[in-house]
Amino acid sequence: MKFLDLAKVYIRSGGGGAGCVSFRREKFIEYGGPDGGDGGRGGDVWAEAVEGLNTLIDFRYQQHFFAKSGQHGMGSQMTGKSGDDIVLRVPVGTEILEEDEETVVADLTEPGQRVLLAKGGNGGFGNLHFKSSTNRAPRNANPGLAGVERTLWLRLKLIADAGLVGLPNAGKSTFLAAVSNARPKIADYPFTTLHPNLGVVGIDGHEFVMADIPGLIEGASEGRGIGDRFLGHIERSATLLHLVDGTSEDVAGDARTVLTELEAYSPVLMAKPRVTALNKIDALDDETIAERKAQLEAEIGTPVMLMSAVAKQGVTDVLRALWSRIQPTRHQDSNDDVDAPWRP
Ligand SMILES: Nc1nc2c(ncn2[C@@H]2O[C@H](COP(=O)(O)OP(=O)(O)OP(=O)(O)O)[C@@H](O)[C@H]2O)c(=O)[nH]1
Repeated sequence: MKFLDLAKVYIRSGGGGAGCVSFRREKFIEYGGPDGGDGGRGGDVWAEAVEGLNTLIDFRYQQHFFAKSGQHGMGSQMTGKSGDDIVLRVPVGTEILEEDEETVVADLTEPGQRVLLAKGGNGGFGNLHFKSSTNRAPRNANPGLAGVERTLWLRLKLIADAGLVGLPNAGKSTFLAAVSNARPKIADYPFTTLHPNLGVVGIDGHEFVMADIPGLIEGASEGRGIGDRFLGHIERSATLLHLVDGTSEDVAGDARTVLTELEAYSPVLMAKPRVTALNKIDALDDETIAERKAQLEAEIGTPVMLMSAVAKQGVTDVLRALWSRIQPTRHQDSNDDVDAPWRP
C-alpha cells in the first residue's frame, strides 16, 4: 500500500447564474409585467471525513475540483438550475491547510464531519425582483456572484495505535507483514520503507492499527534521513514498539541512537509507553541472546522482550504487551469522546 500524506488541491466553487430581464408576452396581453427569473446558485465545494480511507493517494490523480456554475435565470419566472455541490472525501484525521501550508482551515477528526471550503456564488436577481410601484417595467437584473477559488493542502497524520520505531533494517516491515494485513515491501537494505505502512493487527479478539515508520538514523530529527518526516505520524499513537536488530554487534548503541532521535524530535514521543524487543533471535545462539538482552536492558533500564518476526517467535507476547498499553487509552477515548483514534 502506497501512502501519501500531503496533497495539494485546487478548488473552485461555481459562480451564480445571472438574473434574467424578460417581460411577459402573451396574446391579448399588452404590456405584460416583468417575468425574468433569478440565476441559480453556484455549487459549493465541501470536504468530508469518511471511514475506510487511510491515504490521500486519490488526490495525486485528481487535483482540480471545480463545482458547476448556476444556470442563468429565464423568462416566465424560471429560476436557473443550481450547480451541484462537490464533496472531497478525505480520510478521518485529515487537516486542511491554506496555501501557506501553515494556517489550518479545518481538522477533520470525526467520520461524517464536513467543512465548507468554497461557497457557491448566489444567483443574480431577475427583473421580476425589481418591480415596484414606481417602476413597473424594470430593465435591470443582477449578474450572479463569482465563485471562490482556493489552493489548499490536505495533510493526513496517521492516527495509529502503535508506532514501530527502530534503525533501518531492524525488521519493522517484516514484523508488520507477519502480524497484520499490511504487505509492505521488504528488502535487505536500509530505507525500503519510503512510505509509512498501516496494518490492522488482531490479538485476543481485539484489533489495533500499527504504523511502520521509515528507519531512523542519527540526526533524523534535524532533517537527516527520512525518518523525521514521518515521526509526526506517530505523535498521537498510544504506544511505541522499539525493535532492535539482535544481529547487530552494538545493540546498546543502536537503541541509544533511536532514543536520542525520539527525544530530540519530541518529548511527547519519548514519554509514550514503549515496548522494546530484541528481534531476529532466530539467527542467534542462546548465549548471544542472553548477552545482548542484558546489554540492551542495561542501556534502556527496562525489560526487553525477545522476538523473531521471521520465525514468529515471541510475536504474540509482544502484541499482548502493546495491546495492554493501548487498551487504557481506548477506554479514555470513549469516555471523553474527544480525539478518538481512527478505526478502520
Ligand atoms: N533472521 C531474521 N531476519 C529478519 C527478521 N526480521 C527481519 N529480518 C530481515 O532483516 C532485513 C530487514 O528487514 P525489514 O523488515 O525490511 O527492516 P525495516 O526495519 O523495515 O527496514 P527499513 O524499511 O529500511 O526501515 C530483511 O532482510 C529481513 O528479512 C527476523 O526475525 N529474523
